[in-house]
Amino acid sequence: MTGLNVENITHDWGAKRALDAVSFSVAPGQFCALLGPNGAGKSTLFGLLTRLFTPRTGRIEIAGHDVSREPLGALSKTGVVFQQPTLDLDLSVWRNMLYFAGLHGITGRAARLAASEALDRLGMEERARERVRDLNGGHRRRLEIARALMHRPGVLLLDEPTVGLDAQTRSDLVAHVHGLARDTGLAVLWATHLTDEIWPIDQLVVLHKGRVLEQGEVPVTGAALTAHFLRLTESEGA
Ligand SMILES: Nc1ncnc2c1ncn2[C@@H]1O[C@H](COP(=O)(O)OP(=O)(O)OP(=O)(O)O)[C@@H](O)[C@H]1O
Repeated sequence: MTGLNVENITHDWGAKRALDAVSFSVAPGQFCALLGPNGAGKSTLFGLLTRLFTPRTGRIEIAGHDVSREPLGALSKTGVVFQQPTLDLDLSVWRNMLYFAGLHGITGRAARLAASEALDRLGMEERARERVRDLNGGHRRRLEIARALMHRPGVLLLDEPTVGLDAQTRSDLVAHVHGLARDTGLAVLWATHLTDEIWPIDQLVVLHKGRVLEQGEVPVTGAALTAHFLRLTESEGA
């Protein structure tokens, strides 16, 4: 299938089971919130999705490519925004974009076009000449998302992308990425531990201690979702 398909993934760090038979799917155009407290296994899962390491068992498919058997095909369809920013602060927004395009083998006119389109999609085009060091946290994150879209992936992975942002900036970023899923058909996996980043139309995967406790449509929103999430994770032990 297209989008993201995770099937029965298990991963151990030494004696510690970080992921235990995790399965879920994200269809094109869908925003899926991967909700889990610290230590749930979200970053471990992102490492497996981006092939930083390989799972002990199971299968991951990205835009129809098996990540283990066709890693290049899978990675060419994956956009990633890691938890830690990886921008060059002393280069301009535009230079950061072109540098990254080069890493994907996109050069010359094609790179300029891809950079300009992606910046435009994130409302960042008028900042192209600014130095990244002069941008605020929200614009830096938007730049990272624009950069992750330049090679036109089918799946966008974001690992707690709002860490360190204030409430208004967080909510703007969440809205931007929902718009991307809706308007461009991207399958989005958004890892978070904050229930207010989840919209009623989203898909939800609740991860705790490496296991999926719940998945499907968002059952409730707002404070009720926070209470629901706490009940779920507390009944499984803190
Ligand atoms: N490189 C590693 N070596 C050993 N154990 C690890 C490693 N990375 C993660 N772990 C352990 O695996 C479990 C899952 O951690 P992970 O970082 O994937 O969770 P997380 O949901 O991303 O948490 P956080 O929100 O704190 O980043 C934790 O118990 C963690 O201590």
